[in-house]
Amino acid sequence: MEKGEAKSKKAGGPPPRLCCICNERRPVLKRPKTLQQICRECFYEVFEEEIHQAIVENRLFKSGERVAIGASGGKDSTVLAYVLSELNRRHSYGLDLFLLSIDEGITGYRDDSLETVKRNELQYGLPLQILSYKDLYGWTMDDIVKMIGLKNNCTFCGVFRRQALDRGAALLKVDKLVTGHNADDIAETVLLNILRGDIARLSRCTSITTGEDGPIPRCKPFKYTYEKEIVMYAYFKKLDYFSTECIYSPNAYRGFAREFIKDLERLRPRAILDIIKSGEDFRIATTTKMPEQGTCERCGYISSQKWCKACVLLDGLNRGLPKMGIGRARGGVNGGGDHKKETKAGSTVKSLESKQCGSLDF
Ligand SMILES: Nc1ncnc2c1ncn2[C@@H]1O[C@H](COP(=O)(O)OP(=O)(O)OP(=O)(O)O)[C@@H](O)[C@H]1O
Repeated sequence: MEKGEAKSKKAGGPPPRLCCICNERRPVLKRPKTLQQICRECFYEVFEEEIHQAIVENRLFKSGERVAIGASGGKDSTVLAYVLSELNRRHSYGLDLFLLSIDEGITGYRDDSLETVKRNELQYGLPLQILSYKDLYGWTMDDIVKMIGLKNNCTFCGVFRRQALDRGAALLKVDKLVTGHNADDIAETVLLNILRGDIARLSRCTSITTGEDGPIPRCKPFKYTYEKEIVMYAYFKKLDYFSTECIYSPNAYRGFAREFIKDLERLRPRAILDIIKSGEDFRIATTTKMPEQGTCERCGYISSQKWCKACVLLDGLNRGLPKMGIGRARGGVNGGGDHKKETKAGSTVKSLESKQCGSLDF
């Protein structure tokens, strides 16, 4: 007899409620997405099945593809590595999976989380590739923060990481890169893009696959997965992940949007999915000029400008002028002196590239 049963028999009360999915076992959690009381087994099943459906319905992969999992050692990418390996086996996706980690060079944070990824490599039997900012750019984030302080460091980190992941994916010769961005992250990015009037990013931030015209398509299998459920899944499955926040990430604006979404979720769990839906349904007016995609004249990476953002930031760092590439472009190679700048095609469009901190592009 289970503990709860004994208690209700003694008290003469009603029998304990059963899991509202299987109607057999006792519920152990209230599902954050639907508020259903369910048992652990049914939770695993709905959690994994929804991710499988997102993969199948959106045709994220083809059999035989090589797929890199952006692995930071945090909860999202750890759960992604675990679930994707499971689904790959269970549903015979036929994927060759790899872990790809970028070492930003943040002492006391990334070095520790990389130890977690190294353990995941053995636990899940997935080959791991690590690339560092130091090797790719000659700078660690520790060096950059020493030079520029805490205010704009997330801009450097986000821009460099995006390119580093592409370079790692090319090294591994993968067909796709998947990241652990979840529904909360996407809803938050929709809000931030609206608040910043960044129409170009707003139009692509809800896509489950992006960058199909770039070097490597990126997919977000957790597009509809709630962060709270990822944490619960990792907890119940006792997955080995690293849970410390980045020591250089003040991210006040993003943090505010995050808190706002959490408040909305408390009042109405569907709010997260509805914000994503709203982001998807925004239509860009045909009169809005979009940047034209080309390649960076310096490194060959995709860019709508003469130089890609990473090269502009790196040039600033190397010349001792780290603020050069930050904020709405002013001066420098990409700069136009005011809020407009020259594109390759010669047309002037509002700057759509820069942001204060964090990555609004996935
Ligand atoms: N250093 C890194 N190396 C490889 N992939 C990364 C790295 N940092 C972030 N990513 C990828 O980008 C996703 C979103 O990163 P973000 O920094 O928003 O972290 P997060 O939401 O805390 O995710 P996680 O819990 O996986 O760290 C991660 O889930 C991961 O797939």
